Order: sequence, then C-alpha cells, then structure tokens
Amino acid sequence: MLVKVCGMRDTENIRELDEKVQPDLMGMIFYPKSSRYVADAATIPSTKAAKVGVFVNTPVAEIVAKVNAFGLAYVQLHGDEDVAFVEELKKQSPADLIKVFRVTAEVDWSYLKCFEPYVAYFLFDTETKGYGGSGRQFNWELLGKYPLQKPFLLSGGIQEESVVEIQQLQQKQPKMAGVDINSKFELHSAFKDVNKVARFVTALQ
Ligand SMILES: O=C(O)c1ccccc1NCC(=O)[C@H](O)[C@H](O)COP(=O)(O)O
Repeated sequence: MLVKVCGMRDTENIRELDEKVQPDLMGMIFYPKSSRYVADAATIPSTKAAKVGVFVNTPVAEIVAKVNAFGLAYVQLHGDEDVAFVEELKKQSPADLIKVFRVTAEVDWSYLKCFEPYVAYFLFDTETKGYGGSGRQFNWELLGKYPLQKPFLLSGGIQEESVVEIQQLQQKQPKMAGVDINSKFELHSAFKDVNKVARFVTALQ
C-alpha cells in the first residue's frame, strides 16, 4: 500500500522521515492560509520519496512555477478545481495530478468520473473549513461502494489506531491504492513524530 506523509516543512524532519520510514510520497502544503504553508524552496531537501505539492484554488501558472521550483512529481488539487481547470493544468504541468474530493454525507460518483482522464489518483478527505489537515475522519464506508477504475488514496484523520479499519476497507475495495497521513502524526504543526509514522507503516504492511 502506498504511504503519503503530508504537511512536511522542516529540513531535518524531512530527511529523517525519508531515511527511516521511506514513504512513497512526501506532501508539502502550498496553501498560504495553512499553518503548514511552505514558503521557501531552500528549506526542502531532495528526497527518495516523490514530492507532492498541495494546492487550493491556485492559478495554473503559479502551480507550474512551484512544480519547477520544488521538483514536484505530483500536484494535489485540494480545493474546488473543476474539470476544465484540471484539463488545462494537465496540458501545462509536467507533474502528475491528484484530485481531492472532500466528503460530506454522499459522493457524486458521476461527477468524479469526468476527472478520470486527467489524474493519476483521486484522494478522499474530510470536508472542513480549512480544506484539509483537520484530523477528522469521514464515513469511510462510502468508499466500499467506489464504482470507478481510478485508484484512490484514503485520507482524513488517519491515526495509528486506524490500521485494522484501513486493512478491512482495502479488502473490500481493491482500488484503494494507499493512505495519506498528517495531523495525527505531528509533534507540532508541520513536524512529524518519525517513530510514530514508522510504527504505523510497519503495522500497515
Ligand atoms: O494540512 C493542511 O494544512 C492542509 C491545508 C489545506 C489543504 C490541504 C491540507 N492538507 C492536505 C493533506 O493531504 C492532508 O494529509 C489531509 O487533509 C488529511 O489530513 P489529516 O486529517 O490531518 O490527517
């Protein structure tokens, strides 16, 4: 199962996580209103993990500039980006795309289907005022009925204690390609407890 650790910023914390845990994906937040906002490319070291930039309703040109400055392998669209926007970004960005859907009570699968040609993964997170990183879980049972072909990542309030529930969901839903973790593994904002992430990843595999 793929593991994405999101909301990283501190140089040494990124290096330690990359060496000890070797996550597949390492996420950085480019949403200025987030407490995890990354402003400076100089603080982000090179990593074995593929870098993911998280954006919220950011113009295409600005995203492409960050892809180049930070060497992003993926762009995660965590806002209200529509299909036309995603299609245009796909034309201009050298990075692959992850489109996020923030879940409330139900999911409109037919709407998601329109995004399938342009993205590498979908990602499901909990609806929250700040767009993401809330530490709150949505009703994962909704994904048991996932009807599409595109692989997806599960997110929203995942913690060490979530392992069994994640494994059960993956058995039901083979399109679930991985998980995305963030606030439940933080010592403080944008700084992860590497040992806690390591325990989680070991338990998951
Ligand atoms: O983390 C943030 O501050 C953030 C702000 C705005 C948009 C997205 C954000 N995080 C994106 C992520 O990929 C998180 O990992 C995801 O929302 C889950 O976070 P959590 O519920 O804290 O595990």
